[in-house]
Amino acid sequence: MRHVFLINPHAGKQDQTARIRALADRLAAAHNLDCRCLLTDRPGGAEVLSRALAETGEPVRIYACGGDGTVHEAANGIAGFPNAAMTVIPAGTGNDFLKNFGPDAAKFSDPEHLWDGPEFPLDLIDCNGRLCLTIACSGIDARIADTVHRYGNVPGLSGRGSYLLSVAVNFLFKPIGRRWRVELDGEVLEDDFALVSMCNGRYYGGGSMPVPEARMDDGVLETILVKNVPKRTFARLFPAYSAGEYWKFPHIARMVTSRQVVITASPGEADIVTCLDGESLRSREVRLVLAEKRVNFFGPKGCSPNATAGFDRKPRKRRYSTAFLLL
Ligand SMILES: Nc1ncnc2c1ncn2[C@@H]1O[C@H](COP(=O)(O)OP(=O)(O)OP(=O)(O)O)[C@@H](O)[C@H]1O
Repeated sequence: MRHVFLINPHAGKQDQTARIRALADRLAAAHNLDCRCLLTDRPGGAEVLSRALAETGEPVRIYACGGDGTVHEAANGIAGFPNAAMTVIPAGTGNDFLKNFGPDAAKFSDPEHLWDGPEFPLDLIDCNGRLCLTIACSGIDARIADTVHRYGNVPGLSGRGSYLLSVAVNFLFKPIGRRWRVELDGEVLEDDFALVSMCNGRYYGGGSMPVPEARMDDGVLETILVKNVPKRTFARLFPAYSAGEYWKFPHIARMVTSRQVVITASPGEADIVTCLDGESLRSREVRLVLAEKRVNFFGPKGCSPNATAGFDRKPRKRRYSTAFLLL
């Protein structure tokens, strides 16, 4: 078994390559393991490297060392390969994916807890052929995340500064709603939407948790649809949305468990911006389906990706509330 540490030197606030190399060396020496470190050399590099490792057919354990973007790339690289499994050593800015593991998230920082940890499959979201581990969101939240990334390269602008600038550009100076056709299995909706987020995991955007009952291995994807509302209303309701209290505003938000969701931009409408684990995608049509148990994951003994999952507040097969339909 090979243990490969894929390090993104551009993740997080400072390069953690030296720290991770030291962890890998210590692990190899302590347990006589075949450990090696590979550095990503460009965006998308973790996907290329992890796929190449999986394609050898040899058993391999991959440690994605970075943030959610690096985890996303590694998952896309090894998905569907039975000989490959992945885990995460957090070295990014947000590392929202690991929040799904609750208090055990802290153990992922030390590979001593990981190298012989149990392996289990996770579901993924297939979005136009790209795979997403946690949340695939389209709409205002995705546009803000997309511009945060772009302003992140502006010299002299801090992380907080780029976030505030992005909110200003997308929220204050542009309409939040977009005219979309949304197909939920057979049901078709044509409306102005603020956002449509499909959840496999529970966290994004630095800790927002739109659907607490989303579990990463239950073969069910929860999708929350939020209609366009006046900006003041959106700002007032956003804290409840982020806390998973979508059920508090049934006249605006609806949660469904459709197996397939297709979002199509209406004629004249801009391309849809979709954010997959923090990585952006632009398209006229977004097709979201379950990729069941597609990636092998390993973690500390006893850990669960559903550690912080909440109970079902609403029946899973719930259709539109009457209030929503009347809007
Ligand atoms: N060698 C490289 N040069 C430039 N960019 C890279 C390189 N390797 C990876 N990347 C890109 O760095 C980006 C950021 O990585 P990542 O998301 O892992 O860290 P982060 O943004 O700090 O953390 P988080 O997403 O958890 O907030 C990814 O989009 C990835 O494609």
